[in-house]
Amino acid sequence: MMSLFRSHGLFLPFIKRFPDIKICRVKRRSQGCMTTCTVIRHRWMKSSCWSISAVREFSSNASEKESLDMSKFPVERIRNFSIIAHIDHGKSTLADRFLEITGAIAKTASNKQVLDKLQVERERGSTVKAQTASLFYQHDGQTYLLNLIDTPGHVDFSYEVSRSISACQGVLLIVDANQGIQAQTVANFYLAFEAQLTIIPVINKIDLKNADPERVEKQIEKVFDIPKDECIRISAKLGTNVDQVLQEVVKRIPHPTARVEDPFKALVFDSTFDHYRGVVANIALFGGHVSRGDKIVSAHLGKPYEVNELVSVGCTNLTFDLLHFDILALRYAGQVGYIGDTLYLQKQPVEPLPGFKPAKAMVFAGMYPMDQSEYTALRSAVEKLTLNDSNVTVQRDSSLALGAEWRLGFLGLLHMEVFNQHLEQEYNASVIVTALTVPYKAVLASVKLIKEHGEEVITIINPAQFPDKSQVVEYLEPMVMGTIIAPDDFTGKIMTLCQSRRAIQKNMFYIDDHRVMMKYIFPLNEIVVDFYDQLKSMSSGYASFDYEGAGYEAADLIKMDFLLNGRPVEELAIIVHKDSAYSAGKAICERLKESIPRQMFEIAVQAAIGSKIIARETIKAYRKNVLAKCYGGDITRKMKLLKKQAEGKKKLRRIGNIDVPKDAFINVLKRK
Ligand SMILES: Nc1nc2c(ncn2[C@@H]2O[C@H](COP(=O)(O)OP(=O)(O)OP(=O)(O)O)[C@@H](O)[C@H]2O)c(=O)[nH]1
Repeated sequence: MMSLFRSHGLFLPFIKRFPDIKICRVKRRSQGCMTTCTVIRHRWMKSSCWSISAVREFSSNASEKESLDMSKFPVERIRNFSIIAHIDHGKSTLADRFLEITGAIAKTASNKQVLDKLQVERERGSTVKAQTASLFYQHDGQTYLLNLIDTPGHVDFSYEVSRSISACQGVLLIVDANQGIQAQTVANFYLAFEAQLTIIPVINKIDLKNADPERVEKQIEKVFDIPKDECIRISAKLGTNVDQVLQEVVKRIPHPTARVEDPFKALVFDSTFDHYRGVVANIALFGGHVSRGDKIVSAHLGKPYEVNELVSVGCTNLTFDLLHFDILALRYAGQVGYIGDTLYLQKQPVEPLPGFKPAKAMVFAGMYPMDQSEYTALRSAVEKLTLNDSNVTVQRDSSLALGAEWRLGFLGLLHMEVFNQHLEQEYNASVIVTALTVPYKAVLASVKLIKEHGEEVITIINPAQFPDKSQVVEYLEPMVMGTIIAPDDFTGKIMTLCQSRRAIQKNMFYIDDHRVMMKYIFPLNEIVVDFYDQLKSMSSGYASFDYEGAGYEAADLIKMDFLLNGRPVEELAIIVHKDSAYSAGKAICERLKESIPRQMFEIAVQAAIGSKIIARETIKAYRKNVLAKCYGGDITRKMKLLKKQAEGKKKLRRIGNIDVPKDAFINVLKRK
């Protein structure tokens, strides 16, 4: 492998960010022929390389193994579509069947949610990141190119859905034949409807004993105004009628209108970080084509870059993962490949595409290493992970008590948990996550503070920066419009739950004879941690919930501190509504008492507002002697027990001389 530094304009922003990368050119064997591509090597990349150029890859079925020149593929025979649905209604399973039918993967019993490739996805059994695949499909004697995007179903990832559909002309709206329309079905339908896409309703799981496709068709007609004869009944699991879905995709979804003769115009709609390939941005072409050596411009930065290499990679059956549209490598927030950015040829400027509204973080939490000596490793892990997940916002922060940390913004609690899981599993990083907060606002009264901040209204994402009441005109809290769908047996219980969360009902109607859809305005803080869990458990799993931002409203907020033996614990500080302060303080003290292991001395757990203590619990002294039951002299057994105890300690955060389990900071916020 020949390696040489090249200070190419395209790479400069990235090189600045990661000074220890090298750019090299390598020869790469692909489908038996050697192609040269430019790669970046980084000292943390163990093997292989990543192409950093406009790379064209697409899958091929058995009959079309050779690379194709996409600029010659007739646009009339291309279909771009997303699969959208409520969580677990069968999107990924349907994608498996599509991959099999088109020969992209061999048909085997082990094909289960093949597009869910991330470890967290496989462990949780749900999609957290939209995935793309390109398939060749024979219809009426002609080959069609079907570009599909499998999207996540959970509300925290709905931003992935809206970005994905911006690259499509149609969607398959999957609805479970047993569960019927659920809250995310409604939310996803409106995303596609507002984008004016063709919507094909697909009723899945008709093989289930309790399937009632007729009822679901009626719901679809009533709620979405789609005639029921447009619905396709399938079983993605058994493959029933799946081919019919592909035929309808070809017939009903219009082809893209992009023309090869037009100036090159592309929207960066997603990006991923791959340990071997590096950063890959997915672009949707809105016109023209791009070639090696072309000078392209990122509308976001207004800077020209050269497309270094254009590589056509003939694909084997197993490499369907990157096979979608044209793929242009390199992305770092604010750099080329910035999601929502438009790329065009320098010699043919075009109007930038509208792009995307930035994802709005719903919850913020501080994150810092268990041990400050691990800070550099954690920084590198966080940087790589945010390349894969542009929905996470990152701000550096530091505090006297915690040292260097980050304030990370997430789209919800699940999003945050998934991010942490990635950190622990892929980067072996052990972190403490502080109590989370929603983005509150304060209208400042103090002229001094306004000058300091340069604005009158500030957003507070860290309780430590909560301004005192004497310095503000008012505090504002974020609100959301929540949609709940549930069988009417549970209406009363759900209403009581919503009232206890300071919610105001806006609407309620029947979507069929037994199911109600309710709309409530909630303070975001009331639903973000544990509302969904409570709703699910009180409705025996039948209720579903989705929400979207609904602006800000004035609120009486206060900052509450928690003290262990008189010492404030910064990780635990929260901002709460005045009306719930006492009950929240009491409940959190009780939960802290349960989650902090008893130690050799007594611990006072207190909740305080300013200098006033509003709740207190006491953890009695205790010493756990792990060797107590270990009679005799079996030294190996003793060593094992002591090692286990030491490992357990790694999960503890030492505050003063008190050990607190590292997950306590989030868990104590969950109401029972
Ligand atoms: N009986 C039956 N089960 C199905 C069918 N399709 C999917 N499933 C099952 O439903 C569960 C969820 O399927 P997925 O394909 O992961 O659903 P999804 O919509 O991609 O889920 P998320 O990515 O989490 O939103 C899995 O256990 C599937 O095996 C079907 O046609 N019949």
